[in-house]
Amino acid sequence: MSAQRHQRVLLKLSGEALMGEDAYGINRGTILRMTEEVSDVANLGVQLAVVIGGGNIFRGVAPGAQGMDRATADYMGMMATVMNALALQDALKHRGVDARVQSALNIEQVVEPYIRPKALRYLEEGKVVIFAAGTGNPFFTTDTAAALRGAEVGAEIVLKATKVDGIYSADPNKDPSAQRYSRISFDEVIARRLEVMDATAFALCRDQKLPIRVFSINKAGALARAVNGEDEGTLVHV
Ligand SMILES: Nc1ncnc2c1ncn2[C@@H]1O[C@H](COP(=O)(O)OP(=O)(O)OP(=O)(O)O)[C@@H](O)[C@H]1O
Ligand SMILES: O=c1ccn([C@@H]2O[C@H](COP(=O)(O)O)[C@@H](O)[C@H]2O)c(=O)[nH]1
Repeated sequence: MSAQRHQRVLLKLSGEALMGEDAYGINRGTILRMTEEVSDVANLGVQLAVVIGGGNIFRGVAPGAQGMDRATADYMGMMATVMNALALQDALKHRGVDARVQSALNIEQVVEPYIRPKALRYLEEGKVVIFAAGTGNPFFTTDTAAALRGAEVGAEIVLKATKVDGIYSADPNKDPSAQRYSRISFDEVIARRLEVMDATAFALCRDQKLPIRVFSINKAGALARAVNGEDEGTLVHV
């Protein structure tokens, strides 16, 4: 059976991967390379909604956040994703791709608020929509925001572009003997507690019958192959 290109996808971009080889922050070479891949896919006419993480900035300030109230630290983490979203929008603009940022937290002088019908209209107009500030709630992650926004905009799949090239039987950064799955069901990934995404995100996608593909952000052409429905990384299915 030949692979079929997805028409509308939710792309979760790793915040932590944005720092490249740096200790924290946004590495210019890395964001330019990421943007090239994203714009190639947008130029194919695929409707692209993006959720970006905040690990590259937030983990940099995390030592100072030690002992801090959890919800306060989480709001700081969400603000970090707004910075990444603005950087991504700017980098896309330089490649001629029209992108809009919508934030789950209200900071209207900086970005427009999340309004679902408006986001849907942007997607139909061929604009990339970048969802910032996660779900807008502490105690969640941007993976859960990706599942939530993916379901809300009717994406066909959540594409998680991260630092590993798929889901393994154990964390491959800790266990070199871990084996990569090409496909795995939601029930199995949850039962085996495979932690590449949090359980809330997996459960939401499972309930909404929204498949997830996990692949490496650092592998050239992997995003295009994932968008084309090819066998890239790991597919999590119902
Ligand atoms: N079974 C597993 N298979 C693959 N990766 C795993 C597994 N268990 C844990 N991991 C870890 O999950 C990490 C990816 O998730 P993580 O939430 O850290 O990144 P991200 O979501 O891409 O970044 P950010 O939170 O900054 O957006 C990998 O780098 C890997 O070390
Ligand atoms: O809905 C959300 C999303 C994120 N956060 C906080 O932001 C940081 C960064 O997000 P990552 O998913 O780790 O990239 C996260 O650690 C949380 O502290 C949140 O509270 N709610």
